[in-house]
Amino acid sequence: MWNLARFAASRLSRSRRLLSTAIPGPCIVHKRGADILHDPWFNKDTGFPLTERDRLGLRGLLPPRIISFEQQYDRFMESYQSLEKNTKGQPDSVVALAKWRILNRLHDRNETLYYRVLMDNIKNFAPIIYTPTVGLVCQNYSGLFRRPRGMYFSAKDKGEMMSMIYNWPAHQVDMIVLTDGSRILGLGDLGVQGIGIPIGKLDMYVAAAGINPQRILPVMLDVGTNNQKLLEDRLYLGLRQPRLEGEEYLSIVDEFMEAVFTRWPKAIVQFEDFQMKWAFETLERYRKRFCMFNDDIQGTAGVALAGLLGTVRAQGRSLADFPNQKIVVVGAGSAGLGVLSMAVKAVAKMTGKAETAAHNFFLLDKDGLITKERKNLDPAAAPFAKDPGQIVGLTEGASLLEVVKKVKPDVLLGLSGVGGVFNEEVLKAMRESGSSKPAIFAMSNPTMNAECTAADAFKHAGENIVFASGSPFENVVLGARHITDGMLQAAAECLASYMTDEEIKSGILYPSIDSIRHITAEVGASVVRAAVAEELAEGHGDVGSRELAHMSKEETVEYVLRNMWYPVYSPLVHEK
Ligand SMILES: NC(=O)C1=CN([C@@H]2O[C@H](COP(=O)(O)OP(=O)(O)OC[C@H]3O[C@@H](n4cnc5c(N)ncnc54)[C@H](O)[C@@H]3O)[C@@H](O)[C@H]2O)C=CC1
Ligand SMILES: CC(=O)C(=O)O
Ligand SMILES: [Mg+2]
Repeated sequence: MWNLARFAASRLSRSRRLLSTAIPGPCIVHKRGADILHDPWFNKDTGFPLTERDRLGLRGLLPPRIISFEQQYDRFMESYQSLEKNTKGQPDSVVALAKWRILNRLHDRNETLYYRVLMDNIKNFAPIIYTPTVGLVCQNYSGLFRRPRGMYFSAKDKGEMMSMIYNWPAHQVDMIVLTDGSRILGLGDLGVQGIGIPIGKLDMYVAAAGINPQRILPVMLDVGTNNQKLLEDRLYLGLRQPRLEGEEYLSIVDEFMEAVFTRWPKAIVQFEDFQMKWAFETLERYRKRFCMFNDDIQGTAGVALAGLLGTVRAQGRSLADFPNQKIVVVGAGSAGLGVLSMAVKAVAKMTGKAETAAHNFFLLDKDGLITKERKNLDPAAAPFAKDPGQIVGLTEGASLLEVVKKVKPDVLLGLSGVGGVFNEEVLKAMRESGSSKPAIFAMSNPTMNAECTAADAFKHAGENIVFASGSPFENVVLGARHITDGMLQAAAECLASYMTDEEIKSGILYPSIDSIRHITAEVGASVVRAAVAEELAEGHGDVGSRELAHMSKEETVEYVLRNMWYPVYSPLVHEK
C-alpha cells in the first residue's frame, strides 16, 4: 500500500547503521577492459580507482579524473532535478515516461548507482519504476525497447527451454518473477509488453527487501496475445498469434518450470499478472512441487489482511472483533478471491468455526452480488456466494449500491480493475456504514483503474474513514521449500502489528514506504519464524534450520538485515 506514516526513529537509525557499516567484499569478475564498462553489474563509470583500472585493463578507456560514488550520485540527482524542471507543465504521461527513461538508462549502465539512487529516494522513484508509470511503460514497451532485460521464453521455444535457461549469465538465481502478460495491472492483455511488471517488481524487491540484483531474473512467457491492437502493431515485439490455450499452454509453463528448477533448485518463482483461470490453475499445479507463489492471489491477500486487521484497531476495537466485520469485496478475480480466502482462514483461526467464517463477507463481480443462484458459479467463488434473502432485499446480481445500502459494511474493498466503480452514490452510501470508522480500500492498479480517488473517498464518504490504495509492498521469504498459508498469514500479522495505536487511530494502516527496508526485515523474520514453526525452514549458507530455530525474534531480524544486499562499489578481482 502507498501509505503515509513513520515509525520509531530509534529502530530506523539502528538498522541504517547496520546497513551502511558493512564492508563490501570483493567481487569476482571474469571479464576485462571495455567488457567491464559495458556490463552494468560491474561498471563503476568514472568511479574506478587507478589500481583497479590497472588491474582490469581499463587505463585509457576512461577520462583520467576519478569521481567518487557520492559525486556520481549527486550528479545523477542534479540531472534528474533539471529534467523535472524542464518538463514542468507537460502532460503527466510525457513527464512520467521521461523520468522512467532517465532511470532506465542508469539501470542499463550502472546497477550499483541505480539501486542506491532508488533506495534512497524510494518514495519518489517507486511510482516511476513501479505502479502507476510501469503500466504506461508496458503499454508502450515495444516502442520504448532499447536493451533487453530478463529472459523471454516463447511458444516457439518448446523443447529448447532446458538449454535456454543456461543462457542466463548469472550462476545463481534466487528470485524469478514470471508473467505471461495476460492481465497486466488493470490494463488487460499486453502480451510480451508485460515484461515491465517483473522488472519493476524485482527492482522493488532489491530496493525494499535487499534481494541481490545479480540473483534476480524477470521472465516473460510469451504464448501469444489476444490483444488485437498489439497483433496489428508493426512494432509489436512478441509472437503475433492468439494465446495458446488448454494443454498446449500448460505444456509451455511446465517446461519452463522444469528448466528453472533443474538449473536453480532453490529459486523462488513468483507468478505475476496471469489471467484468473491460469493464476489459480498454475498455483494448484505447482505449489506442492516447486517453491512458488502467485502474488496476485497470495501476496495481495497478505497485504490486504494486514489492512483489514488494522481497520479493526482503527475503530478502537480489539482484534478479536475481526470476525464481526462486514466486508464487501468488489472483484471476484485472482486478487479478490485471494483476499477473501485468507480473511476466512483468519476468522476460522480466531473463532474455531470454519463453516461460518465467510458469513460476513460479500462478494461482487461485474454481474453484481454473487449468490448461490449464480449461473455457472465459479467454484473458487462458491464459498462466498450468499443465500438469496440472507439480507432482506438482496437478490442475485444486486448492484454495488444496493449491497452497500443494505449491508452497511465496515469495509468496502475494490479489486475489480475498474476505475471509478466506487462512484459518488456508493461512497455516500458508505456514510450509513454500521462502523464508527469505515474503511475504503481502492486497491486496483494503476491509478486510473483505482475504484475511487482518495480525495473522492474523503469528500463523499466523510472524513472519518480510513483509506488505502494500490500497493507495491511485498514479503520476504528466506530458505523454505514451500510457501505456505501460515507463512503468508505470519507476514500479514507482522505488518498489521507494526503500527502504533496512535497511528492506527489516525487512520494510518500501513508504514511509510520510506522505511520499507526495515519493515521487510521484520516481515521477513516473521516468515522465517513461521517456516521454522512449520518445520519447513532450510536456512541459507552457514545458517541451517537448527541455527534458525535457536534464534530469538530480535536475532532473526538481525540475521535478515545482515543478509540484505546493499549497493556499494565492491573491489573487483579478475579471474579467468
Ligand atoms: N493493490 C494490490 O496490491 C493489487 C492490486 N491488484 C489489482 O486488482 C485488479 C484485479 O486483479 P485480478 O483480481 O487479478 O483481476 P481479474 O481479472 O482476475 O478479476 C477482476 C474481477 O473484477 C470483476 N469486475 C470487473 N468489472 C467489475 C465491475 N464493474 N464491478 C464489479 N466487479 C467487476 C470481474 O468480474 C472479476 O471478477 C487489477 O487492477 C490489479 O491491478 C491485483 C493484485 C494486487
Ligand atoms: C500490485 C499488483 O500485483 C497488481 O496490481 O497486479
Ligand atoms: Mg500483480
